[in-house]
Parts: sequence; C-alpha cells; structure tokens
Amino acid sequence: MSSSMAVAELTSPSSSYTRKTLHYSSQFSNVSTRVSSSRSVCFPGWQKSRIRCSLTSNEVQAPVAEKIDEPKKKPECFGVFCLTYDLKAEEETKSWKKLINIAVSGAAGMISNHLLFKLASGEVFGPNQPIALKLLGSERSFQALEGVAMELEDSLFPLLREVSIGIDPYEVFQDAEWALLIGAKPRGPGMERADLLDINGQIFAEQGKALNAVASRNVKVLIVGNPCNTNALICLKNAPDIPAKNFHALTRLDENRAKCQLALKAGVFYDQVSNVTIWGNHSTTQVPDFLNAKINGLPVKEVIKDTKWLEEGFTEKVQKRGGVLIQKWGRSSAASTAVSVVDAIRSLVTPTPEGDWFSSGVYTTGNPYGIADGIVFSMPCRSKGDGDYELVKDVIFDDYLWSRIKKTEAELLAEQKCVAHLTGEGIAVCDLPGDTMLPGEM
Ligand SMILES: NC(=O)c1ccc[n+]([C@@H]2O[C@H](COP(=O)([O-])OP(=O)(O)OC[C@H]3O[C@@H](n4cnc5c(N)ncnc54)[C@H](O)[C@@H]3O)[C@@H](O)[C@H]2O)c1
Repeated sequence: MSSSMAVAELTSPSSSYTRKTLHYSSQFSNVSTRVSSSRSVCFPGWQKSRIRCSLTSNEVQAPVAEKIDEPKKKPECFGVFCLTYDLKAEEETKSWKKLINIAVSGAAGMISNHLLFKLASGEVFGPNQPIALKLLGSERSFQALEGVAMELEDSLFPLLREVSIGIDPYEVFQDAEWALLIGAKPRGPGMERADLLDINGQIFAEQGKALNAVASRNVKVLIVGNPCNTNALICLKNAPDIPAKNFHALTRLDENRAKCQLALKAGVFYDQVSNVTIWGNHSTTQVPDFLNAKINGLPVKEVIKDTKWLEEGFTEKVQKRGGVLIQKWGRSSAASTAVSVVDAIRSLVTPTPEGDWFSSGVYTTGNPYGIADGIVFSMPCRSKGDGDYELVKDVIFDDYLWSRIKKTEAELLAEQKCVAHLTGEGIAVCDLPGDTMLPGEM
C-alpha cells in the first residue's frame, strides 16, 4: 500500500483515541504493568511516586517490555495531511527521495516550536527529501499539539507530506527512522537531581521500549530532554534490538557555545573555529576542550595565550551559558537548541569536513580514550554522512583536560548507578557527587 493510501484511510483529527490497555510482561522480573494509552488517563511515569535511592527487588521496574496482542496501528493523521497526495509522481517529476518518518516528542514545547519548521522546510534533510512528522505530546499538551499541527498545515511546506499527532509512543514511533526525543519534565523548585533522573528516566525507559517494539530497526535517536546523557542511556538499555550506537545525547549546543566564546576572545568570526569537543555530561561538569580546538587551523593555545582565561573564564562561561540566558530572558534557550539539533542531525547525514569533527553524547563501549564503558559520554565524532559515526582517534590530553574528564565521568557513573532500576542493572543507589546543575539552571 502506498503511503498516500495509508494516510487517506485514516480518520479526521477530531476522532478521539480509542481506549485500550496494553499488557507488558517483563523479562527481568515477574512484575507485570498495565498502561492505558487513553487520553483520559495519565501518561506513564507522571503518577509514579518518587523512587528512593534503594528499592526492594519487587519495585525494580522491567527495562524491556514486550507488547502482547497489540495490532500495528498508525497514529492519527492531522487535517490536511489526511488528504491523498501522489508522492510517486513527485518522486518522478522532482527527483524527490523516498519519504522518511521523523518522530518528535515534546512536540508542543518551546524547542520543537522552532525545530519542526526547520525540519519541514528542508533545511535539515535537504530540499529533495519529503518527510512525515510524527508528533508525540503528553496528555496535558495534547491541545497545544493540535495547535502546532495547525501551524504546520498553514505553512504549506511542499516537503511535509504527513503529520500525525498522539500521546502513545507505541503508535507515534511506528516505523520512525529518526526519533528526536525532546519532551521531558522540567526540574521544579526544590527538586533534587536524583528526582529529575527518576521522573524523566521513566519517560525515557517507556519510550525506549516503544522504539524497540515499533520503530525502524535502524532508527537514529537523539535525546534532548534532560538529563540527556543518562536519559539516552536509559533509552538505549530499554531498546536492546536497536544498536546502542544509534543513540545520541545532544551536546551540540554546548559545542556551538564554546565556538562562539573562542571566536569572541580571538577576535575572529566563528567559522574560523574548528575541532571543538565537549567531553562528558551535559551538565556543569562538561569539559569544553580548548587543547585540541583550532582557530584558523592553529591550536587555540597558540592564538589565545591567556591560559587562565581558557581554564577558568572560558570553561565556566560555556558551562553556565544556559543559566545566564535564563536570567536575562526568563526562559531557557529554545531557538539555539533547535539550531543545534539541526546541526547534530546534519553532522550525521553529511560527511564531516576533512580534518574536523563534532561532539555528540554516545555510548562509551570500546572507546579509544580509556573512558569508563557503559555510560553515554560526549566525545569527538566523524561521519561519512550515512547516519553512522566513528570516534576520532588523534586527540591529545594533558593533566588539566584529563582531570576534568575524570570529574564528569564520575558524575555520569554516579548517575548510571542512580538509574539502575530503569536499565535492568539491579537496585538503584543514588550517591551523586554534589548536586550539579544542568546548563540551563542557575
Ligand atoms: N540537551 C540540550 O542541549 C538541551 C538544551 C535545552 C533544553 N534541553 C531540555 O529539553 C527539554 C525540553 O525543553 P523545552 O524548552 O522544549 O521544554 P517545554 O517545557 O517547552 O516543552 C516540553 C514539552 O514536552 C512535553 N512532554 C512532557 N513529558 C512528555 C512525554 N512523556 N512525552 C511527550 N511529551 C512530553 C510537555 O508537555 C511540553 O509540551 C527539557 O528537558 C530541557 O531541559 C536540553
């Protein structure tokens, strides 16, 4: 069946969700969970009470759920996107490529409000790449999601061929080839980082299971929702049938911020700055690497001789940039984050310029640097433009850089232990080294 036929068959957006109950069985324990995807019930994770540092074995959640007796179902198409179109004719006359499915969670949020329009315009995947957007919202944001879809309708983007909206990841992630996971709960007043890890971790455990069950086997997953490194770890551990290498945590915004600060200090435009790595966690322990970075092809330290500024001023400025922005503007960075998501995707679908690299939070297994295995750590990557990446080998370390890397590594190892109940690695023990902030917090 052609995609146009499939879309035309679906009902209008006003048709409400059918109530259904999904049954999950655990491969790790005998616990069985019932989750309803009806709009009238809470989203998984929202009603759960806080999980304390240690859990009894009965409380350990099942990382991998298997769906039973669940027929494949498409999410609701939206408005004009339910109408028939002839993609085949477009492919022939305009040399358009085959449609790709892009799932976006938190689609009614601030970052998505910029990102979706960039995706639909062709800015990300190219002017000959038609796309389908599958938008995932939360129960509370469903109406806003309809508003977003209406704005997409009114934008008349030629490349945007399908839009569907929903609140059930098992429906929305169906056949997704890209999953941009942005939706997460913000850290509220008085909330500890451990609480945030647990609350958002549950969302990413659920979404990992859903990707594992229904997404393309080669789906590329970019986790933006914070704390994004450990959310990515939880997500990949819950999706064992999808290569762990396909999961990324967004640290590109931090890289872009670092490039901007180096350019400002050196008095050059930022296109002259290259080879910038963000090492580690997307938190205030992150390490913006000025040792390997270059300005006009020269090592940064040969251009900027002010070592004190590099070690203190520059590093802190990048680590805390998000917080300062919130102070000025009263809300967190959304437009520049969306731009950095575009950069992160484009870095995987276009060949990396000769001699350069980009940063991404990736699974550490078998890394050449000696960073502990089993965490999601931002490192320097190169891509041939095929969606895959290789880690860069020719980087150097000095005592300053390595000691900072060990600090952010320690934080991620502690976070890994803190979410063991969500990754199938046993009983969670939360002993975080200080309550470090996310870059967007003060
Ligand atoms: N990695 C980075 O560089 C970076 C940068 C900026 C922000 N962030 C993070 O991105 C996330 C989103 O930021 P924002 O400014 O768009 O926030 P936002 O509050 O404007 O939007 C989040 C949206 O996600 C929805 N949502 C919540 N839980 C959901 C779920 N389980 N499934 C689907 N949707 C869900 C909410 O209803 C809301 O509409 C936050 O966690 C933020 O900390 C990361």
